[in-house]
Amino acid sequence: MAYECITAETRGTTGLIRLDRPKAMNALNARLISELNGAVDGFEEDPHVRCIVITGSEKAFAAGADIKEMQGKTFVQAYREDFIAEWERLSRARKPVIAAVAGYALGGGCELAMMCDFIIAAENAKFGQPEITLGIIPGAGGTQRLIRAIGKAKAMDMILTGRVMDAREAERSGLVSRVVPVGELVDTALEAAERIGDLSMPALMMAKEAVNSAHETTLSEGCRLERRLFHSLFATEDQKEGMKAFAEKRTPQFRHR
Ligand SMILES: CC(C)(O)CC(=O)SCCNC(=O)CCNC(=O)[C@H](O)C(C)(C)COP(=O)(O)OP(=O)(O)OC[C@H]1O[C@@H](n2cnc3c(N)ncnc32)[C@H](O)[C@@H]1OP(=O)(O)O
Repeated sequence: MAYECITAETRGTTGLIRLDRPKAMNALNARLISELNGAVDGFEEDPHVRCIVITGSEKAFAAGADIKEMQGKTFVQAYREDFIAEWERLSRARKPVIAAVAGYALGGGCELAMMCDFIIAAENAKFGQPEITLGIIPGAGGTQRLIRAIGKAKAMDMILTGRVMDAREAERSGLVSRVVPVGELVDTALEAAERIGDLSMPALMMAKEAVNSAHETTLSEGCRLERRLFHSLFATEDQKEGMKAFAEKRTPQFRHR
């Protein structure tokens, strides 16, 4: 497929998606979101891909929704087309997804990064939900995911003031898992993805399902789901191989079944 606003390629067992609208700081227009969703669909269906990495440029992961594209929308248009609903595709990915963020991740850019399973940030990364400065509020999950990631005090501070958080503050706050030099960002994310790719796909998918359920359910229901998923992994060849390999002091050869 020919893309205009992203590039997508396979590196080993990783599907690498790069947001690519350099003149507009990777602002997220309808075309980019549709291409991103198509690439995610393709990697989800590809049995050779076991992890997805999403990145942008050194200047910007994404500076949010394309303000010029959305500025003329009326309420009725936004409501009838359920504007932004299609952005949520990424949050339904069943394979692991890593966001590799350098530069600006603002508004929808920050929201997109938070839909990923974890965020690796470059030292120059800047996160923020500046929608309030435009007379709107976050619309792609920012009010819900930011509070879960960094707690109410900081989430309110960022959403009500529109201030930007640098990479170190984001790491201290729990928004990002690690911070690396800009030049090492993509390789670090690809290394993490390849490491994930060597592991058992059913176990990875169930781990993701169990962790994500923590945000959707009670502690006892979440623990029950976790236990059932844990039990079901004893039906996989990979569990037998993983434990046999441990006992035989060798590296397991998972077959993802
Ligand atoms: C998804 C929702 C519902 O939650 C809503 C949103 O996401 S709303 C959008 C939230 N994002 C923002 O408000 C950030 C807007 N951008 C900026 O504040 C700045 O551009 C910057 C801080 C990211 C970078 O500043 P600077 O280095 O000074 O570069 P600029 O000259 O401002 O930008 C270069 C070029 O990119 C265009 N641009 C940047 N961001 C957007 C955007 N979000 N939408 C459309 N276009 C954007 C900017 O207009 C410049 O282009 P030209 O005007 O020079 O052609």
